[in-house]
Amino acid sequence: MTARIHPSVLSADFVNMEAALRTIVTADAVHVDVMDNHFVPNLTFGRQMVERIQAVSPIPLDVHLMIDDPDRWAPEYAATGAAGVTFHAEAATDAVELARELRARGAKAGVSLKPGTPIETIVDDLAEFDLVLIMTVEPGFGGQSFMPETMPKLQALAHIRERRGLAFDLQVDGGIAVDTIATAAAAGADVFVAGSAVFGGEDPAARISELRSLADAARA
Ligand SMILES: O=C(CO)[C@@H](O)[C@H](O)COP(=O)(O)O
Ligand SMILES: [Fe+2]
Repeated sequence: MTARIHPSVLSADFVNMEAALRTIVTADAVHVDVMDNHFVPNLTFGRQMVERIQAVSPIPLDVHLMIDDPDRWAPEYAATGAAGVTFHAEAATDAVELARELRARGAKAGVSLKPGTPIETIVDDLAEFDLVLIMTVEPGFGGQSFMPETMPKLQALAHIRERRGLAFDLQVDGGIAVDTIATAAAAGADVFVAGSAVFGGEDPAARISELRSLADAARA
């Protein structure tokens, strides 16, 4: 399967969101970062905004929840019709139960690990998730530098996935750009979130295809 590119609207103009969405119609999904100023030291928006993005977006939504108590709140995001909802393992009380709840509501269930969180946190429960997000920066802000030291976690999960015959997607998020995407692709990632690399340039559509080609070449 070709590499999938999910532009993050964290780097888009929040007051011209609909126009921003029209520039990324060739992407595979739109990545929507929800931050609560508690789990991370930054605040974006909540369910109401996600519902509006869902209503006007021509492509599916990949919601990344950087919030406390996802056990309580994540199912509400699945109810917006988002294709996927990803919560942080560090914040969840019962990640397996929550993943089951998200799937029951028709969303793909994703679990995310901060750079310092070991894969052992989730390794026994991988069959419960549709996606594992390996954060390649500390969550909270766009425009940070890619952390290559997170690659061994990606390689280990790719290896386990193959050995166990599992089908979850491996997503990377943070500092993904033309000079870093090949490293993440070679380590086993299939889904690539890119905020500043896509919205910071002149031509988001051209950047999306460039990133996809670079990832495909590195995976081949
Ligand atoms: O979840 C996050 C940040 O916590 C991201 O999705 C960022 O939006 C990625 O931005 P870039 O590093 O690609 O600029
Ligand atoms: Fe994100």
